[in-house]
This record gives sequence, C-alpha cells and structure tokens, in this order.
Amino acid sequence: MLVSLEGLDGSGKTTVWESLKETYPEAVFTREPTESWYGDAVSRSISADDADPLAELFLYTADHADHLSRVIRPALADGDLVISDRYSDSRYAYQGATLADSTIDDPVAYVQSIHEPFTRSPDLTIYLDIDPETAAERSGKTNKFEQSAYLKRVQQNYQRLIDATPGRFVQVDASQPPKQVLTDVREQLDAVL
Ligand SMILES: Nc1ncnc2c1ncn2[C@@H]1O[C@H](COP(=O)(O)OP(=O)(O)OP(=O)(O)O)[C@@H](O)[C@H]1O
Ligand SMILES: Cc1cn([C@H]2C[C@H](O)[C@@H](COP(=O)(O)O)O2)c(=O)[nH]c1=O
Repeated sequence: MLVSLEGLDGSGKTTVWESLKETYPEAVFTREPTESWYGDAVSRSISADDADPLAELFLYTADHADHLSRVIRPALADGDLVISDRYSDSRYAYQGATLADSTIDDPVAYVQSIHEPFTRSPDLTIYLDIDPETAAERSGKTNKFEQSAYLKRVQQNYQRLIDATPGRFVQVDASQPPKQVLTDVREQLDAVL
C-alpha cells in the first residue's frame, strides 16, 4: 500500500513522517524531492529564484520517475507499506501554481497529464490542512515557495485535487498541537491498514 503525506510547506508533514517511523517500523519511509542526484538538481532549482517554471517541473518529474522505478515500485512489489513525505500531488498543486501565469491553459491538468502514462497513484493521501499564513510562518519563508500568497494558490490546487478524488484523501487539522495531529493521522492509517 502506498500512502502519501501532503500539505503546504510548514503543515507538519515531516514531523508526522518522522514520528510514524516508530509506529510502523516495518514500513518503507521515503520522500520527494528524493536524495538522489535528481533530487539534488531539484534542490538547486528551489534555491534559484529565477528558475524557469517549466524546466523546474521537469526536474521534479524526473526525480519522481526515478523515485518510482528505484524505490516505490520495488517496495510495493515486495508487499511493503510505503509512506512518502510528498509525492505526485505536490507537483500538481505546486507546479500547477508556478505555471499559473504561463501560456499553459490549465497547468494542474497539464501536470497531471504528463504523469498519467507512468505514475502510480497513492492508495491513500493524508492532507495536513493549514492556512497559508500559518504555513508560511512555520516554514520560515526561506525559499520562493514559502510565501503566503503563493501558498494560497497551492492550497486552492490541493482543494481541487481533493474535490476530484475525495475517496483517496483524508484531511487532518494541522493547526492542532503536534501530538493531536499525530494521533489523528495514526487513527486514519490504522483504519485502512
Ligand atoms: N502541529 C504543529 N503545531 C505547531 N508547530 C508545528 C506543528 N507541526 C510541526 N510544527 C513545526 O513547524 C515547522 C515545520 O514543520 P515540518 O518541517 O514538519 O513541516 P513540513 O510540512 O514538513 O514543511 P516543509 O514542507 O516546508 O518541509 C517545524 O518547526 C515544526 O516543529
Ligand atoms: C515534491 C515537490 C516539492 N515541491 C516544493 C515544496 C517545498 O517548498 C519544496 C521542498 O519540499 P520539502 O517538503 O520542503 O522538502 O519543494 C514542489 O514544488 N513540487 C514538488 O513536486
């Protein structure tokens, strides 16, 4: 089973992901961007304020393709539970927002369309729901993505994804104290495992 954790920067995904390692020690824990050289290229792009948004999309997508073939598909073939801190929805929501002012009519649909022939959808996506202002504050506003105006667009894209496939998503109130967020996430996971 493939479970993804999604949400705005600062929503608390990594905090939850780290804690889940104690709860599910047998699971495969992974993340996007990855730590491969494709992920390194993505990190360079995140730090580049003048990165071309389309080039950046394809860097993230290359990292995802490598992640799928090297980590995700082999783990699922072995019957493992895989828990990923960010996955394809991050691309739909974030690059959907970055490309909003481009010549592409519907960037979210476009980004989905380039994934559709090769990706593997998560079985469950836990969305940590938080408002963009709190998200930006918590994340420290250290890069171009961690700005509340941009995160507002990202949030709208996530909402569109949730509305399109409500059965795949569960939403957890990420404004709660960390302990309660973790309890809610564990409850949701235990219900499906
Ligand atoms: N429920 C919470 N309440 C208050 N602060 C929190 C909560 N969860 C996490 N934090 C704090 O917010 C900051 C960001 O948390 P974390 O790195 O887990 O978020 P994230 O969603 O993984 O962010 P990013 O996507 O930017 O990596 C950290 O300082 C963390 O301690
Ligand atoms: C996977 C992915 C990530 N992003 C953005 C979101 C964050 O601002 C950074 C790095 O992620 P992290 O969780 O803070 O390590 O990259 C993105 O725009 N598109 C993606 O596909």
